[in-house]
Amino acid sequence: MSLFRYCKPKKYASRVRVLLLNQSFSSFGQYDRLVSQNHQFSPILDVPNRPFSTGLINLVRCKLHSQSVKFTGSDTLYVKPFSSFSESNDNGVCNSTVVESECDFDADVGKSVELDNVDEGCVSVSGSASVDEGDGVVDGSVSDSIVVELENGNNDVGFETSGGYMHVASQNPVELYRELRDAEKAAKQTRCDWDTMQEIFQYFRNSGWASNQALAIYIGLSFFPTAVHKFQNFFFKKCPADVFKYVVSLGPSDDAIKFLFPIFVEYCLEEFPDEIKRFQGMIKSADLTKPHTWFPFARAMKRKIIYHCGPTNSGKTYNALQRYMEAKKGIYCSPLRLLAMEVFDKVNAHGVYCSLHTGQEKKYVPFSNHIACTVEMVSTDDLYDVAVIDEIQMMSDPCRGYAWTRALLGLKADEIHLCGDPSVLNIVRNICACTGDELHEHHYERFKQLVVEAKTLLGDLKNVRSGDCVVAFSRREIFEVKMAIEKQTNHRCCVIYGALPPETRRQQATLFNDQDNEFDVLVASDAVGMGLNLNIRRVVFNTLSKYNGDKIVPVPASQVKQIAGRAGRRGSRYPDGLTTTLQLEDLDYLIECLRQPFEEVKKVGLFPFFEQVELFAGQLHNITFCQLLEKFGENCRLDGSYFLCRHDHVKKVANMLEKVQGLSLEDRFNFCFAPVNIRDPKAMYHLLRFASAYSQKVPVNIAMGMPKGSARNDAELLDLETKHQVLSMYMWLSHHFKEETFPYAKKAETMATDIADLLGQSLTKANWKPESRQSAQPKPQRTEDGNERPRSLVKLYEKKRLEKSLQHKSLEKVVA
Ligand SMILES: Nc1ncnc2c1ncn2[C@@H]1O[C@H](COP(=O)(O)OP(=O)(O)OP(=O)(O)O)[C@@H](O)[C@H]1O
Repeated sequence: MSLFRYCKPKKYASRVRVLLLNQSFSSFGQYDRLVSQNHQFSPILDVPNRPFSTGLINLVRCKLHSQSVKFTGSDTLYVKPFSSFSESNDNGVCNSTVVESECDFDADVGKSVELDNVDEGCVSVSGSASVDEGDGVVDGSVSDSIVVELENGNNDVGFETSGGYMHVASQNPVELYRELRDAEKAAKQTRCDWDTMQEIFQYFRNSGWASNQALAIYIGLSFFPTAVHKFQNFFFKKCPADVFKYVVSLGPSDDAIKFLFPIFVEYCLEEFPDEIKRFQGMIKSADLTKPHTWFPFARAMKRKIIYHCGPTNSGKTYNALQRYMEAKKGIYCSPLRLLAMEVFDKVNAHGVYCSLHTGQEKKYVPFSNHIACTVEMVSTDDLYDVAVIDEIQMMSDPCRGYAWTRALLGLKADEIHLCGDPSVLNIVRNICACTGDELHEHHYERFKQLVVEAKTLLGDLKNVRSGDCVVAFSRREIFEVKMAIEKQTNHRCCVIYGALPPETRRQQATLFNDQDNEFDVLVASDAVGMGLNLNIRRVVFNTLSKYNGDKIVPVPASQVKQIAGRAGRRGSRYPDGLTTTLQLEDLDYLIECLRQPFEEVKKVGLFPFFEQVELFAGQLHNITFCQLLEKFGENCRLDGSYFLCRHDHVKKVANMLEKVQGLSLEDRFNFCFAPVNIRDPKAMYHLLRFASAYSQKVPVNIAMGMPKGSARNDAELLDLETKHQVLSMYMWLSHHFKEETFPYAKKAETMATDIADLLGQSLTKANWKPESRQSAQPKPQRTEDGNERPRSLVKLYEKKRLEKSLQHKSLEKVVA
């Protein structure tokens, strides 16, 4: 059975006769464009622009090219998959036998196609082929040979012959290649032609189309320029005068590349079999397509997926947790350690025995059938009745998204409850269609609408009220705001930001929620957006821009919504939520963000398992782990709904650990995923020390003194933060390596708890100027009240609005 796709418009074709010789095309469906708009026939069919594929490319070559849009008489159109290349033999080795049959095409190889100029505008088929006139698909069952004729009576179409070299265009590239290969030496060329040819090869080397298509014969991107260079040398050494002239006549153009490409393919198949074999192996081992097939046991189950879809504070998690607690055996997958701890406490308090499993701790509660874990720690081996995956929209997180994807695809649970906003609803629908799971959607609205206070704080922190949460996006800003509020008002501030241990964040949240103390204002970073039960009356954005590691950018709308949504909580002291900004000028942006619908996510994250990386590593030798990850990133194949999660952080650690000898690949992989702040040199130093001791096979020491008391200044506070992170890292490593290699995990846990306490104590009395861990960070602007805040968004936002309104006006004019 062969499928011939002949794309419209047929009116340009005069007649195409396809002779198929008892063979099948391996990927004929790739024929995308037989007749281009500009040229009646493109010399070689364009293969559709697809992301990486290693399916064979089929080519149709004919004598026509851009300058000669007419054809006359009968000519031959070659339809062929890359001649001598068939996908692979049983051993996965590519077969590069050159064909020997009369017309140079045999069963797996080529087809000879004839073009005739006839004047009738119809399609006729002989043999057993059938024709679908609608989309030009000709489907033929092939026994010995079939002749398919496509005719069109457009008499404008002709074929121009010029000079003595035009016959080259229609020559079979396999023959042409052999001719070149067997030639003694090249014909003499003029300087001018020579220069043009150099330019053509330069164009070839830089052609994205060619390098992309070369992947189909397993010529990798990194090897492609070398291959072209060698091909150029070969071509210059062997090329006969007519071929040279013909290529020169095409100039540095796509037509020239498309003419040369099949010859290049033949050359590569013969010259670089080892390179091709190596790259083919590499590609196969970096295949991340069809991730749902990685979990056959989950696929064997009939799972019921319930998507609790809605904004924050709408009761999604509450309902999912009700089912979880009713189940005989359940797992709750949390985005944060903190939230896993909250659920662990809550569920146990309800009398349902529940254990806790995070990267840093395993708390087993006797007789428990329930588990609360962080999403990275989820087991896809155990069987559950009910699973809850919280904040499912984090599947699209650029760094951690893979953990949610893995949990959704791999969890072996009869019922899986997903809680999140609607941004990934469509992609979950698609995934369920792939996995065969039954999807139920439950849509939610906020219990009470969030109200925007138009008055704002008018730029004055004196207008802060009890129950306010002032949101700032850097540690420095948080402490400055806290200082300013405590100086200018009678309020005392609790503080929450990402670098604080979960225990300290919880302690600060409790202090804030408790009415019987003076701590009635919270100053927090975006870390407040998830996980904590807080009694917030009003969320005030100190600013709506943040430093993204590179520059200051507006806070994304989805994040603004998530944070603002923390105001007002059912059953709390403030059931009605308010939100506003410090500066009047930021208000429009806030309103705009809250108005925006959730943006639909098109791709979700994936990351290979260690076994996949190991398989890939088997294809490469003498490269560092960091290079290995880079290569994997370059060569992995993904389906359209997935992206490879960013792993810059992992690569940075991998680079640092390069000097540590004696670590296995698996050890490196594990060390690289340890939770470490890569911008904190002290924390990085400790990780290096742990890895070195581990590699020497000695028990790894904590080797870090306990601080004497709470912090007296910001440097001491930073030191406490770092110490806690290092201990947390030690605990993480103790759970990811053999117990005896990190024998002081208990001690680390005790120390970490003590430091979290000290941090809590330090924060309640902190009234010092913050220091920066990073000197490279740009200095924010200083405002009149002495409180530093990043550049306001207003100018940027106003400019955008102005541009929009101008565009709108000019549109109105056009319409008028
Ligand atoms: N049916 C209910 N009865 C009592 N309290 C409820 C009910 N539904 C929700 N709540 C309470 O309302 C608050 C918000 O609910 P929940 O945390 O489930 O919302 P959510 O939509 O998951 O929001 P977020 O994404 O912010 O977690 C919680 O304190 C929860 O205990």
